[in-house]
Amino acid sequence: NEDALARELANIDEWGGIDLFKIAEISNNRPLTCVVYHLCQKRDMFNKFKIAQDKFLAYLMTLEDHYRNVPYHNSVHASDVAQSVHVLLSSAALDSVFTDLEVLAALLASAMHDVDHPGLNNQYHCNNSTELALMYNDESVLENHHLAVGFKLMQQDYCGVFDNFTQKQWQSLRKMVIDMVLATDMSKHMQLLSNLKTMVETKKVARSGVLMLDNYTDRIQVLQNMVHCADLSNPAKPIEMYKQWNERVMAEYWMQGDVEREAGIEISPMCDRHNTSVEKSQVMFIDFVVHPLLETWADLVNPYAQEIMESLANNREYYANLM
Ligand SMILES: CC(=O)CCCOc1nc(Oc2ccc3c(c2)CO[B-]3(O)O)c(Cl)cc1C#N
Ligand SMILES: [Mg+2]
Ligand SMILES: [Zn+2]
Repeated sequence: NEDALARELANIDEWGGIDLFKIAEISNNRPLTCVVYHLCQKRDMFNKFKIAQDKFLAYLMTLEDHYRNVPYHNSVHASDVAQSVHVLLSSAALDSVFTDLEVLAALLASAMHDVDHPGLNNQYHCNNSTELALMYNDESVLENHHLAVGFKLMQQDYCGVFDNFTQKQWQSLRKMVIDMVLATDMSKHMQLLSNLKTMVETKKVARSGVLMLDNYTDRIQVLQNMVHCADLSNPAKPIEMYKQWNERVMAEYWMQGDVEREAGIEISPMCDRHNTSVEKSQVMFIDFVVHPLLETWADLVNPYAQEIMESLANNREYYANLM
């Protein structure tokens, strides 16, 4: 099924161009390894950074093994975020804006951004002072954990992916990955969005039409928002895929609600299977969170995200009509 896989990966450069669920099936549940390895090959990362391909493959497989079999936050979601970041990075407005190291950092951040997600959100961990909440003092609990696991796995010598990196390269890559994954914490959403809006208002565009980002703060803010957009991009994908993502996330939220109900504690928003309107939740999530974010991103890379906005509008109508 190598060529079946190759066929499925053919449209990897297009938004919604590949079906990650099908790739999961034909890859024996290794969508993350397949997608990220293929993207790094396509972007010639192994040559650019003298990365041992066998070690990179071993790292990706170990990373994928540490994603749990929860309905939504499994490795299919991570592979979807990686592919979405790949497409957003390829926007003409960002042509040769980012260095190879920044691109590698964005792909790596996407790959590890939810690793070992327990299917219980930050609110649950903080409300119950779980081991993780105690470990991270209620601050971006899951996101700190995803990073710790993602980097810990690299220490194993057979996963020594960045052995050929200079200390400077390694420290830069590590800092960018940390900054991007921590920015996927929804409690940072409003801050991230307001930074992005400010960037749009003050954006400097070269004559060629590409964005000019001349300091780390601006560069990392665009990368953080890119990964965040990819993380929240389900409602802007082809409707059949969006519906599947929605079923999965609701299954995961309702499992959390069941745990909370059993424990006699307050059921988190959208987690009560006996009292959630799936359609209403999605319309509100789109109107209050996803649309404002993607619309601002579209302004930043204007006019190169119109298709994403159209897809989002159509999908919003689909659920609004079912309310
Ligand atoms: C069908 C969908 O669109 C599902 C996207 C996730 O659905 C939500 N996600 C929300 O917040 C997070 C967004 C990203 C992530 C997490 C939580 C934890 O890990 B993650 O990085 O994947 C909130 Cl607040 C609401 C919804 C809704 N509906
Ligand atoms: Mg997350
Ligand atoms: Zn995620």
